[in-house]
Amino acid sequence: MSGAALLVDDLTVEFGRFRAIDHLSLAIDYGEIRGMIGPNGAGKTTVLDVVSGLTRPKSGQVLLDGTLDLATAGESAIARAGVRRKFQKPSVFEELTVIENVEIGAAGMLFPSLKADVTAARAREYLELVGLTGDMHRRAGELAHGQKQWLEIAMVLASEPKVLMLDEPVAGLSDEETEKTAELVRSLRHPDRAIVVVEHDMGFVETIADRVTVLHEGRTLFEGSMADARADQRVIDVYLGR
Ligand SMILES: Nc1ncnc2c1ncn2[C@@H]1O[C@H](COP(=O)(O)OP(=O)(O)OP(=O)(O)O)[C@@H](O)[C@H]1O
Repeated sequence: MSGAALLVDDLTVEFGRFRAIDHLSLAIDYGEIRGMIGPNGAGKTTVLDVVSGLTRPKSGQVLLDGTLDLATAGESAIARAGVRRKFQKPSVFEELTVIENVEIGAAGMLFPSLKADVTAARAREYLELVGLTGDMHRRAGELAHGQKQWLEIAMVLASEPKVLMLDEPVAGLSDEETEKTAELVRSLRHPDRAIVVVEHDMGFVETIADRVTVLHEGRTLFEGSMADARADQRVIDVYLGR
C-alpha cells in the first residue's frame, strides 16, 4: 500500500465551550512512524480518541484509506477496519499466561464480537518479536511493567493492524527498557502499516520517528524531522525549551 493511511481533514473537537482541536489537518502515510508531540493539553490524546471512535468531533473528517470516515464510524467498525491502539497503562489478562494473552489478542478483550484469535504458532512469532518467548508460560500478572507493555504490543500486533497507535509506550520504563522498546517499535515499520506514537520522551521519539507533528492548542505548530523540531524556535518556546 502507499499514500495516506490516515487523513485528518479540518478536524474540530470541542468539550463544552472549550476547543481542544481547532481545524486540524494532517496526513499519516503507510510505511511511516509518526511522533505526535507537544505540551500537556495540546490535543494529542484527543486526536487518538477521535481516530479510535471514542470522541466525536464537532466537524471535520478522519479518513482511513481515503474512504472510511473514522469520525463517524463505530468503535468496533474502526477496530475491524484495522485501527488499533495501545493505551498508556498496560491492560493484559493477569491470570492468563503470556502466550494465552497473545492468542486471544487485543480484539478479544476490547471487542469480544470480533474474531481475532491467532494460532499458537503465530502467537509465538509475535512473542519472539517482543522478546518474550522465554516467558510465554508465565502468568502475565507476574511480568514486570516493561514486559507487560511489550506483551500488550504483541497482543495488538496479533490483529495485524494497518494503523497502530501507541500512547506513551515508554512512560515509567527504565533507560534500558526504553531502548529495547525503541528497537521493537522500529522493527514494526511496514509498508502496509502506519504507526503513530504519542510520547513525551523526546530522546525516544527521535530514535523511532520518521517525522514528528508538534501540536499546540489543537493545531499543528510544526511538522518535520525531530532534529528540525529541536531547532525550531516556536517549538522551543512552547514545548522543548520549557
Ligand atoms: N472529556 C473532556 N472534557 C473536557 N475537556 C477535555 C476532555 N478531554 C480533554 N479535554 C481537554 O482538552 C485538551 C486537550 O487534551 P488532551 O488530553 O488531548 O491533551 P494531550 O496533548 O494529550 O496532553 P497530555 O500530554 O497531558 O496527555 C486539554 O485542555 C484537556 O483538558
